[in-house]
Amino acid sequence: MAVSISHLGYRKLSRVIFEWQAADRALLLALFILLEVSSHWLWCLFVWWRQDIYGSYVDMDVLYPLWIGLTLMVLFFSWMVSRLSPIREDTGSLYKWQAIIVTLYSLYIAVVIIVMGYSSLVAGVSLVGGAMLGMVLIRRRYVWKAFLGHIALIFLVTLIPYFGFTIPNLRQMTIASFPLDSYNYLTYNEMTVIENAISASIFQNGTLSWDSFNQLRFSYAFFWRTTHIYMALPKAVFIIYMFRTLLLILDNSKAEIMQYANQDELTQLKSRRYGLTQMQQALLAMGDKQDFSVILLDLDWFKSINDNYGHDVGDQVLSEVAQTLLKSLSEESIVSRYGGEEFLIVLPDTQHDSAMTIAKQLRRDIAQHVIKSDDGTDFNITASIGVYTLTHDERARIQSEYKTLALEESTQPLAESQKPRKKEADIDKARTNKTSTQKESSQKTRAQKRISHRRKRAATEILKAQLPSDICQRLICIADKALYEAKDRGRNQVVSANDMLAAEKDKISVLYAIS
Ligand SMILES: Nc1nc2c(ncn2[C@@H]2O[C@H](COP(=O)(O)OP(=O)(O)OP(=O)(O)O)[C@@H](O)[C@H]2O)c(=O)[nH]1
Repeated sequence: MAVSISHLGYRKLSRVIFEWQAADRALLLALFILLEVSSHWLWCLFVWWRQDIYGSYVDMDVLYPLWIGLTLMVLFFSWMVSRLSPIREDTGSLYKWQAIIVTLYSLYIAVVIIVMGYSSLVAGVSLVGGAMLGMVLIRRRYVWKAFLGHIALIFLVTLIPYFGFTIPNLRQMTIASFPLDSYNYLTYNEMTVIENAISASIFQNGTLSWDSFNQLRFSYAFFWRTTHIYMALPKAVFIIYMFRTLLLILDNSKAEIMQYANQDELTQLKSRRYGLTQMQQALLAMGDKQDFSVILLDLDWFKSINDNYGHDVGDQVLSEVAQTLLKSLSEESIVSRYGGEEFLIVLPDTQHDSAMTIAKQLRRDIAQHVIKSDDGTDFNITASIGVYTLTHDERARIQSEYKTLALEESTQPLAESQKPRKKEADIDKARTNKTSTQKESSQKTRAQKRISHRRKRAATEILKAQLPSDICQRLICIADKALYEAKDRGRNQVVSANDMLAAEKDKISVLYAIS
């Protein structure tokens, strides 16, 4: 496995997350840790090399054991990088190594944070950033436990000095010309307070000039701040970059999933589900004086095309018919593949005459379109079409009918719901045999409140409910009847459901009846 960290961009990271095996991801984490530990090792080397300058800010007695520990860590993680890839198949052993990586790294980071006199920058980046990165690359459960362990450790380290224990601290300021080593486990702020006090005293006694002491203090602070930045910032930038890329991946994945869900793969038209959702939205957005038309189109004798020319040619026909539809229709129309060789076209704000004209044009366009199959055969296909228009008057009628019925339904359970409560109250009464009028009146008030609350909720629901939830299916069902009529009449024609319904007027109330 070749890991190129410099190119760990969008594509690489998506491969790491979605395609790499768990062992490779653990290996990548081990590699990151190796890089971090190595950078700390180099820091020790640098301090040791320039100890003439930096030796007065660093406790060399603590540095050497730390350096040895770091060397062991570098060796261990180098070995681990070579150890992880071959155990791809062995999950048990992989989990074991993942747990070891997390534990070791957590302990290591804890030691670094402690011996450096607790740097909030290093601690914050290591804790939050390290946990985030770990969760992308290895078992989240282990990383979560390690994260909690770190938090417990922070509390422990904060409390330990108050119990009289001294924690070794790498940070030290030695003033050579003054017999005082300010050495303790202190935070920056505590240290600064003491330094100020010492400097004031020194200044007063004239042992060390104010300027020299201040210079020493500033160099000391500068050295340690630079160290913290060296240890924390590159890691922070890298982790944030990783997460920025990760979020990009998630955004793209979401867009891809939505596209799969909303688009029919073969025809590139809207999927049935998405077409219906858009139809519902268009219906609700319909103006008071607007009509709403639905066209259901089914290809004729499509099975025989599959049988005669093969399934691939059948697919080609579907795709070409879809293109013909898109070309012939305006952008406002909602065109979806409703079933195998069935297409649903929704025309918001379109009167019946216009919808019929559009449907007839579609029929002609499809019939005139020549399909050229790969084997050199040319043929034509026809379609049968059913058209239904929901006029604004009809819509208003359904709406008012629906509201009346919905209101009736919502008040019914309220009256029912009072009965068992009354019964319960009666039983209670008999049991306790207490006739406390105060108790009764408070029970009544509570029941009334409950009822009025329910009524309010029901009223809001009715206000929101403009049309029955299955209104789309009902409209399509009417158009479907016209489509079947077109098939019955010999195919390759357009039939108006409105004309059919006008012929048998009573049928409409049956179709709209709310079950
Ligand atoms: N190639 C292809 N065929 C499909 C697809 N979806 C459905 N079909 C086929 O479409 C055919 C539809 O056949 P039928 O329902 O009998 O309809 P028909 O042959 O068009 O007959 P009528 O509708 O009565 O004119 C079936 O053979 C399905 O296998 C598809 O995505 N690709």
